[in-house]
Amino acid sequence: MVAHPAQWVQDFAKAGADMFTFHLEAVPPELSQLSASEAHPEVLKVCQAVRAAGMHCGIALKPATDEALVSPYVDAGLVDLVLVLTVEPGFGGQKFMADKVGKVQALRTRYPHLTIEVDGGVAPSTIMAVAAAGANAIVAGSAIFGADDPGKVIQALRQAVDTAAATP
Ligand SMILES: O=C(CO)[C@H](O)[C@H](O)COP(=O)(O)O
Repeated sequence: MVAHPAQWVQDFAKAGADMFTFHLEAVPPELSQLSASEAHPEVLKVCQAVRAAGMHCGIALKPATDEALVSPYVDAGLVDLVLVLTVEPGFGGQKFMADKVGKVQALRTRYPHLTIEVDGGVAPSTIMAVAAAGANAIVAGSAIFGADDPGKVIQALRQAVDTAAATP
């Protein structure tokens, strides 16, 4: 996570990034100033700057942040991806927070075509819950880099997501 994401948009675009995902909590307004029904101008500005720089726009949410707070920006068509953190951001190897899977489910129900990414503690033992809830992009660190056969783990994670997506 970086503070004040707006100041990095141009640098990332110039460096060739095609996706810029920022933490909602890192944009200057306090979380308490954000609403699920009305877009906050500072967050809007970041989304618009990302798009104007030619990148896809993602919004990441810490575990305690209400997923409904992304709605004004998703509904405005400014967001390509929502990233649901299932650990506190900062470092790998933490325990998966199973109680955050409901946030994924709520987003998928409201947004059938949105890319919903999950990051934190995702492994073969936790992927089924994540995939069944509707996540279609996965970040996995220690489960892959700590595996004897990383390719096999990646394959298992992919397969769980593909199977869940194909299940009505
Ligand atoms: O730093 C992170 C989140 O801020 C890592 O991306 C995340 O925790 C993935 O690592 P792991 O799969 O080991 O949980």
